[in-house]
Amino acid sequence: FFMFSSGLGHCLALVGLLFVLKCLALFCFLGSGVSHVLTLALQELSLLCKRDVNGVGMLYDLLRSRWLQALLKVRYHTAGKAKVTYGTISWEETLDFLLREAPQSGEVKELRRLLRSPHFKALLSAHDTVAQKDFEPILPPLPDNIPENEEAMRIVCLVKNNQPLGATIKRHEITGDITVARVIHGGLADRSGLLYAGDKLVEVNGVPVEGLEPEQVINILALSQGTIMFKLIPVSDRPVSNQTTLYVRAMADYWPLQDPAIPCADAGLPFKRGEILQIVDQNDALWWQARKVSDLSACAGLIPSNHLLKRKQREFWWSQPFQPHLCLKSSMFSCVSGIFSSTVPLPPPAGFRRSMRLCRRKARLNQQSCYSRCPSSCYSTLAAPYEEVVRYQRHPTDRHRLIILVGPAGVGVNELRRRLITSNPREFQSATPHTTRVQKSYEMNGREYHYISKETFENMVYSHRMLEYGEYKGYLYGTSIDAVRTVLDAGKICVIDLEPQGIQIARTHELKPYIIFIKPPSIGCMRQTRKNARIITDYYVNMKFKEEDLQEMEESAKKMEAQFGQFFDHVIVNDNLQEASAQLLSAVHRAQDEPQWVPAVWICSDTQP
Ligand SMILES: Nc1ncnc2c1ncn2[C@@H]1O[C@H](COP(=O)(O)OP(=O)(O)OP(=O)(O)O)[C@@H](O)[C@H]1O
Repeated sequence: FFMFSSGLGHCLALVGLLFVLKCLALFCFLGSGVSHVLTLALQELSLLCKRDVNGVGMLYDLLRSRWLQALLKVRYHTAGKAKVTYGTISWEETLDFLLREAPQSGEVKELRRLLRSPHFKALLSAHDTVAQKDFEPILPPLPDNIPENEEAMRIVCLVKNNQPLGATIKRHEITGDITVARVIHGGLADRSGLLYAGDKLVEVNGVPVEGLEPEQVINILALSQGTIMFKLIPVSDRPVSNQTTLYVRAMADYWPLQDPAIPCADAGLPFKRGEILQIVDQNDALWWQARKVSDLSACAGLIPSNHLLKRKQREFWWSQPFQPHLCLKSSMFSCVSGIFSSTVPLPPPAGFRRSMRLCRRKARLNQQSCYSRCPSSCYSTLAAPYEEVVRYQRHPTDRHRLIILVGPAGVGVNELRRRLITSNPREFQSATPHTTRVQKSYEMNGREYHYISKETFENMVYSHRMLEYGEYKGYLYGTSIDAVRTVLDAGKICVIDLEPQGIQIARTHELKPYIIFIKPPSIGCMRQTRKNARIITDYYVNMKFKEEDLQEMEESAKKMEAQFGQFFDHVIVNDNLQEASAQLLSAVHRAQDEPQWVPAVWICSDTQP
């Protein structure tokens, strides 16, 4: 019933009840004593039916009820009787026999039909197998020379079946004892429930382990096939696991096979930045156990703890997570002057203006050269290697999540954003940028730009109200948090493109941004698809893509992924424009309407950013 009830709700619960009622009919034939139980049962059933409970709750109550347990006892006795009378007769055959003897009413016929259905027969046959204790494999007899204080010693037999044991061992530094260091969650040893961290090994497959190195014991284990027999002294205080499961986003990549410090490389869990991990065990200060949420059925693996990972950050196997250095935070970028046409007949919508885009392009180039010039001392404060996350689903009455598109120059971020907004301008809107340049005669304040003084602009920068900004032809341009807020307050979905360095500033409890990385396809694909495409330039006429542009795009995309991939909620490869547009539309809707992993601080605390 539990199997059936999970997720199927009321409907199956009622089917379950019907089934129990049918079984009650069966028990009616079993004589005196049962009638009292039945009366109780029917009373409780009617109470249950009147209560407004969900299917699972109802079944739970049902299965815990005294009357059902009493009926099960009756069943147990009848099965015993059947055994006595008919030797090795099965429970299924017993029922069949009882029904044959019963008056052939409609209910009995229906009950017989139910009992003969294949899934019910399978259930009964499983019951019979378990009841007869007909387990495989048959374990070897206990050795004769069990020591006197046999309570202290335990023999544990595990069948390997080509799977790893799921436990690691260590040698006590002082006593030299070989003990179980940890049992991997979901692994063979854990599922057996027979091995615990701290158990002291005495023998493995009859070989005494005293004086052996852990590697020698591992060798014995590795060579053993089929059943492994441990003789061990159980740990006196079994660790009580009272830890709550934690979910984290990995902020860097980890390759256990390249980590010389891991206690058992095979037990390690490799992960990539951005992946969500379920931490199931933090008992060890250095090595945690985790699963990927994309594969929760797998057994857990070892990952370095937060503490260890911070310590390891500078080692060769550790790829440095992104650090918002001072030099990478928004700063005034000096951009090369370019030619800007002031005679655009139909101005593009806010956020798509050429000067703003070129300003961002120059800023991007400047930031890259700045990044490469960074002295190593820039990495003074290390970022957390894991970020705690929780599942968040936006309430329909909440403000929409900010959508941020990130990608290398020319990949199509603006093309995709423009298509999305024009597909439904009532739903999607860009944020109007701010500028210090003079308003032109055909422009309207708040439409193409918000025109503000240099002092006001700088004030906004100093008070951290700019997501990103830069300088172009002596004027400042930038996207402000206020401009994003205006769109969100109007009930629309705000879609902006941002340099990846701005991601950290935008990742706030208020904006809850959903970050989509627009990735270029292979250069070969781009040669085909970008034949007529044009890259925005300082010149009035945009230029066709050159081979260098495509190569630069590919390299820049790789760098972005390497440095900021942990922040990307979704990746779209912009190969076919129509397909990429459709993917963007559905990703944006998913971000608003479906549960997503977000930093725990966005949800758990109002005081956090
Ligand atoms: N999938 C595609 N297939 C063919 N052409 C494309 C595709 N995606 C974009 N383009 C074209 O590529 C050119 C560059 O795209 P777009 O202007 O959107 O680049 P961008 O990523 O916004 O660059 P920048 O950041 O420099 O503004 C445009 O002509 C656009 O129409």
